[in-house]
Amino acid sequence: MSLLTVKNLRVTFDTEAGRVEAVRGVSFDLGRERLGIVGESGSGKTMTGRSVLRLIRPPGKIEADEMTFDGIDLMRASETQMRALRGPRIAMVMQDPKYSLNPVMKVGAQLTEGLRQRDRLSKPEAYAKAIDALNAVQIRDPARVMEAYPHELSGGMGQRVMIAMMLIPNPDLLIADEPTSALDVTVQAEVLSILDNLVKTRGMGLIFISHDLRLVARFCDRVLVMYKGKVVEELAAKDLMQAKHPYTQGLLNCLPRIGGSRAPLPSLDRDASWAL
Ligand SMILES: Nc1ncnc2c1ncn2[C@@H]1O[C@H](COP(=O)(O)OP(=O)(O)OP(=O)(O)O)[C@@H](O)[C@H]1O
Repeated sequence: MSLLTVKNLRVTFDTEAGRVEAVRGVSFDLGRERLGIVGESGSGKTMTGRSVLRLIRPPGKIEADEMTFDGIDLMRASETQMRALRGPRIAMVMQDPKYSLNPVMKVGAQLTEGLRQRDRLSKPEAYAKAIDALNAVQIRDPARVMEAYPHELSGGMGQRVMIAMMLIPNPDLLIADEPTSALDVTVQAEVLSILDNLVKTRGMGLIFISHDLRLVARFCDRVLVMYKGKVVEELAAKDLMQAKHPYTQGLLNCLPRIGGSRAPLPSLDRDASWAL
């Protein structure tokens, strides 16, 4: 059974300069698998991810023929129901831990807060669970990290703490929006393999939003390629590097090559018909 069904999702912004159609009829189904969303900047990837959580600020407006998560109609759910889903059942990891971690609260206090309040665990129980979560994201010295403030952590460490925090309530779906682009390549690979492992061992669904076609080809099962608010191609991640659609080929041609020439990256060819 599919975990998430999205049919004909549209996100529009009515601005003084006119109507912006950020997402124009996106449909997909997600099981307990890893779905990548790729596309240029502004193609609507982030808006698609945020729509699932109904986290689009006004004047943005979400419409869909259907948006169902585990049998729950997300379009009709009340704000109270949505709040109960966000975090415990559908978690979102953002690019920069700065926006998810509280700068004036020690990591340990942030990790245990929900466990104490929502799950009503005792202090030692919550502490033990938080330590387990830090271990799960391969933080070697969890007791020390619990005592740290977010600014005392490196970028990679901050990302891991954020992922640990998102995973404590055991969500069914994780939406990761460019989760590693602020990190260097080695740390990126480490963070991704942690995510990958968690998806496999916990049977979560993952929506992985990224500019990086190589990463998506490696870490996902299926890929949606977006252009100007539409899905122009949906394919198995293993076929991404040999994609036939000219837009996807254009994105592939823009990938910097290791040891390649320093010639400027080619600009993308665009065909008006892809956006129709
Ligand atoms: N508040 C807003 N008012 C008007 N248009 C907006 C607003 N927020 C986003 N948009 C438009 O929505 C479109 C899609 O944006 P989105 O952030 O989803 O793209 P993206 O593919 O995630 O890009 P990036 O890779 O740069 O994050 C953009 O064209 C943007 O201009």
